[in-house]
Amino acid sequence: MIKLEDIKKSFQINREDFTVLKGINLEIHSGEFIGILGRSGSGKSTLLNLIGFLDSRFEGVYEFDGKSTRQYSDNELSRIRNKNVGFVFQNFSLIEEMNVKQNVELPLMYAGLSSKQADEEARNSLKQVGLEEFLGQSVKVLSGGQRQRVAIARAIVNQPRFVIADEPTGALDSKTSYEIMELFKELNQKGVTIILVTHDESLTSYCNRVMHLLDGEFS
Ligand SMILES: Nc1ncnc2c1ncn2[C@@H]1O[C@H](COP(=O)(O)OP(=O)(O)OP(=O)(O)O)[C@@H](O)[C@H]1O
Repeated sequence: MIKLEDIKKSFQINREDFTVLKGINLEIHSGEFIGILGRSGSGKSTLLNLIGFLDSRFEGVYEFDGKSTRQYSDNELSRIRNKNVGFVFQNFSLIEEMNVKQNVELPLMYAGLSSKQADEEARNSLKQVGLEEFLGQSVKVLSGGQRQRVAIARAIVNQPRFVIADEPTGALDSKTSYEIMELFKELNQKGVTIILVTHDESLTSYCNRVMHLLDGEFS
């Protein structure tokens, strides 16, 4: 599904090139639960932005389903992202002014679904994360674990090909972290490909494969 070949990415800092990714080769197959581990600053977020079609300025080749992403315009890449990728972040990134269902419906609105279809899909997605009772609840009153469940429901509502989870348990206590990881495990068993990024070694037991990123390279 995903094939990265000799990916390099640099940033200019004070007119000097600073290389963050130094030739990444990675293949991710449908159905995998892959872990990318690395210390702060090793390039994890930079790599995720690229895999999630958020950043197309890099050297090397990114093939998605056998086609180089270079052939797509920015608009096409946005559409591919909306259809194929779900994002889950450490800080949940929910919209505080919206209730639970509205947050989950957001990607469907971008995808152009009718409100009736969106309502149906959001309910289905919230059921999968065990929050069907919380539909009309303001997200402001939810616990960290519940917030992350809403974020996961939002990430899977489009039935994406893969979910990128960037330190999804970083802001949660150990019991809640366990529950969230069990939820990812369940989703993976239903066929959702998971790309987990973390610096927490203990989460690697959930992964079928673990890659270690060190200073922009897999070690
Ligand atoms: N837009 C940018 N401009 C300049 N430098 C950047 C930019 N984004 C990232 N960097 C640098 O690239 C390096 C890797 O950053 P990245 O965020 O990918 O690391 P990370 O492994 O995700 O770290 P963390 O775990 O702290 O999020 C860091 O040194 C960072 O300062």
